[in-house]
Order: sequence, then C-alpha cells, then structure tokens
Amino acid sequence: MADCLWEFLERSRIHQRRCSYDSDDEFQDCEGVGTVQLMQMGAERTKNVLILMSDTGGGHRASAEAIRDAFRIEFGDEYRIFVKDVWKEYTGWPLNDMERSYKFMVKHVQLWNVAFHSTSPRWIHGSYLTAIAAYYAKEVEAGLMEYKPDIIISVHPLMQHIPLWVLKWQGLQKKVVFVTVITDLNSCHPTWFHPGVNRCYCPSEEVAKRALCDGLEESQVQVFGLPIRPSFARAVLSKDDLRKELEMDPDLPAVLLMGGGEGMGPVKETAKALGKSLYDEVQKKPIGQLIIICGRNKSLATTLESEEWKIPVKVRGFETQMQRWMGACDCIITKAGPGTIAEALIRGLPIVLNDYIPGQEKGNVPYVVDNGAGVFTRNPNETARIVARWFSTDTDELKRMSENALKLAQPEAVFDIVKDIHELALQIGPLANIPYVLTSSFTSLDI
Ligand SMILES: CCCCCCCC/C=C\CCCCCCCC(=O)OC[C@H](CO[C@@H]1O[C@H](CO)[C@H](O)[C@H](O)[C@H]1O)OC(=O)CCCCCCC/C=C\CCCCCCCC
Ligand SMILES: O=c1ccn([C@@H]2O[C@H](COP(=O)(O)OP(=O)(O)O)[C@@H](O)[C@H]2O)c(=O)[nH]1
Repeated sequence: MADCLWEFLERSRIHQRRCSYDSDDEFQDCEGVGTVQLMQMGAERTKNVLILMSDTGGGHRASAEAIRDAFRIEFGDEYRIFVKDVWKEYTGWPLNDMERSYKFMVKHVQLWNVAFHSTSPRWIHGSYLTAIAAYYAKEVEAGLMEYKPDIIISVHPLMQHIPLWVLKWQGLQKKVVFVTVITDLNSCHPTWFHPGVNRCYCPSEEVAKRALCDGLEESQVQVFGLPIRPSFARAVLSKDDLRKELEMDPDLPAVLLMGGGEGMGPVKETAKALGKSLYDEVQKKPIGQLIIICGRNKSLATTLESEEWKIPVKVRGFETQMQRWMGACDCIITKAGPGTIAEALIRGLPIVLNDYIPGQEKGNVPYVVDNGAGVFTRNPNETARIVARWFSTDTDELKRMSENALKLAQPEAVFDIVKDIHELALQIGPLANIPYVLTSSFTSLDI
C-alpha cells in the first residue's frame, strides 16, 4: 500500500504536464485529483523510511543501521526501512564517488582541512550543492521514487540540501517527513544544518548550540545523543563468556586498537609499541593482550599478521560484532571517530585517542578528555606507556575513567530518536491522508 502514493505520483506526472502551472504550491486544475483514493490508501499501511547515508568512514552506516534496528524493535512491521546511498546508486561524479574522494582527501590531511573549512560558509556550500541538485535532480528523483519514502532520514552532512530541493520542486516538502540525525559530537560541518528539515537530532548540547546559531528554530532541534546499534545497549554480555567465545586469554587485561571503519591513524606504529610495552622483560611474560581491528584496511591487516609478537595478539579485518570485541576488552585506542567513541562509552572503556581528522573530529578530543573518559596523545610510544601503566601500576585511573565513560554514555539515544520520528510522522499525518495536490516538478522547470 505504501507504494500507491508514489505510483500515483508517477502516473500523475504524465497528467501533470496537461495541467496549468500556476504557482509554486498549486496546480489549479489538478486540485482534488486522486484525493479520495489517497485518503483511503493511507489507512493502516506500512510506511516507507529511507535512510540516506554514505560509506565515507564507517560511522554513517553504523548510525543508519542503528536507526533501522531500533525502528524494527520499537515498531515491527509498521515501517519498512531502506538504508541507501542514493547518490552512489543513481547519480554521477562527484556524488557517486564520495567514498574514494573522501579517502583520498583524509589521507592528504591538509587538503581535507582546506576543503572542510573553505566550504563552511553557507554561501559557498549552498551554491555548490544547489548547482549539483539542479544537475542531478532527475537522478535523485528517480532514487526517491524507487523507495517511495514517507519519511527521509539523513545521517550524512551532504545529504540535506539536494533531497530537500528535489522534494520542494515536487511540492512534497510539507508531506514527506525529513529529519537529519547528526553523527558528529562537536565540531561538525555547517552542511548538517538545513532550515528546511522537520527535525535536527543533535548528539550533544554543543552541536545543538551550533544548530541554533546557524538559524535552526528551537522546535527543530532535539538532543538525545548519537544513535548506536541496539546490540550495544541491549545485550547483557559477560566479559568471561565473550573472551571464551573470541578465543582470548581469560586473565590478561586486553586493549582494543582500531582506527574507524577504514583502519586509519597510527595503528601499525602503536601496535608495535604495545608489543614491547605490554611485555615484562624481567619476568619474561606478557602483562596484557592486544586486539587489533583493521576495518576495511586490508594491507594493514596483512602487515600486522606477518609480525612476530611476544604478547597474545589478534589481528582482525572488518568486524560486524563490535559490541563483542569491546565487551571483551578493558580499554580502547582509536582515532577520534564519533561512532567508536560513543560505543566505547556505552561499554565503559577508557579511551586513548591517538589521532583525529581535522574539522569534524577535532572537537571530539575535548569531549572525551575534559569529561575524564580518556586521554589524547599522537605519540605511539606514549600511548603504549599509558596502557602498560593502566594494566600494572595505575589500575585506579583505569577504573575512574571507566566510570566517567559510563556517565557520558547514551545507550537509549537511538530509541528516543525513532520514537520522536514516529510522533512527528503522526503529527504531520500519514502522507496519503493529506488532501494531495500535485505540484510543480522540476522536470517541467527550467533550472
Ligand atoms: C574557496 C572555495 C573553495 C571551495 C572548494 C570546494 C571543493 C569541494 C571539495 C570538497 C568538498 C568538501 C566537503 C566538505 C564538507 C564535508 C562535510 C563533512 O563533515 O563531511 C564529513 C564526511 C565524512 O563523514 C565523517 O567521517 C568521519 C570519519 O572518517 C567521521 O566519522 C565523521 O564524524 C563524519 O562526519 O565527508 C564527506 O562525506 C566528504 C565527501 C567528500 C566529497 C568530495 C567530493 C569531491 C568533489 C567535488 C565536490 C562537490 C561536492 C560539493 C560539496 C561542497 C560543499 C560542501
Ligand atoms: O571493523 C569494524 C570497524 C569499525 N566498525 C564501526 O565503524 C564505525 C566507525 O565510526 P567512527 O565514527 O568511529 O569513524 P569513521 O569510520 O566514520 O571514521 C563504528 O561504529 C565502528 O564500530 C565496524 O563495525 N567494524
């Protein structure tokens, strides 16, 4: 049933060309077409939710999947959820190549720094994105038609402007619920803030302040926390069982080393330094064990697998059960990725931040350090010394930081977000119950 309205839209676009275009909001002599059928179709139907994301890093997909899973837990079959990179599936360069471009840019970190900051003024990113929206309007429309969304959720900084333009051109802006879920904890890019959204979910008060300064209304802004997969929040995991299951040493304290979905940052150097610092040369035995998760960085995994280690080490590629590995460890070393930080906080893991991407990840460092949940150092030897200290003489500090981490954790955020979206959808009304009047389509506009 959910498909009916969009099918109706598609059919009506043919009819629409025969109607006189009068204003942005109305086709005068189309008024009333299909309204009755649409109101009937609206009753008790499954609603389509389209979550827009891109694999630029691992955090956007993780948040998208968290929202999908929470919808399923809370509302069962009431919603049909699609997690999609519509840009990649439907558009062309540069939108369909963002993953590669982003990887290239963050490898040449100064390039990313310049791109991030030079595109911050609204007039700069606004004009770029409007131009791209105009160029790819038909393709984006085709992508939206495919999934026929009643609700669109963007979890990506570059996925507000273009779909909102397309909805506006189609006269659907007031009928399709559009929300943004921000996945950066602090110093996020202003492209996240679009005044045309129904709601902007901010993971922290700091981000909410930025949203308000950037022109969003208080009624648009909600702060619940960063959405993390329900498996982190809901699973009751015993460390002993997990270690058995993951074939880890049952007694040695364990450190998890990672660098986001792409295995970025000084992972190799830090692993080597830990290999030394966690081995007691006097007693000739390890004082800790090391888990290295390389994500999609295959060459990193291959290099580390070929190393000789004096301590127990596991090298893994992209893992789909991060909550298990985190649950089995006692602390974590990572670049300042917001997803990994929020997950580690839920598991109460003290954090050593060993790198950050300039711009969006810079503000995550004070978020962790000032709240006493971890430390920051870019020096791999220093990182290794800190962990060795935590595992030997300074276990109190490890415990204190673990408590602080748990205080910051917001495991229920994802459920609060989906419940609020559900409420919003009820307030705005099921799309098909709105007396529907077809409006202008950009296909008939000269843009
Ligand atoms: C004097 C004017 C010069 C203008 C030069 C403009 C050149 C445009 C080139 C590049 C665009 C740069 C986009 C900057 C905005 C980015 C917003 C942002 O925060 O992006 C972050 C995401 C990645 O997500 C983050 O991942 C992190 C982990 O790795 C972490 O998890 C974090 O929390 C996440 O938020 O970045 C992207 O997705 C960037 C994609 C790069 C696209 C490159 C496209 C290249 C080509 C042309 C650009 C056309 C697109 C225009 C957009 C410009 C307006 C912003
Ligand atoms: O092998 C891996 C490596 C990472 N992740 C997840 O990828 C996300 C990484 O997001 P973050 O914001 O930390 O960094 P990004 O990858 O976006 O740079 C987190 O949810 C991790 O749990 C994962 O599921 N498997």
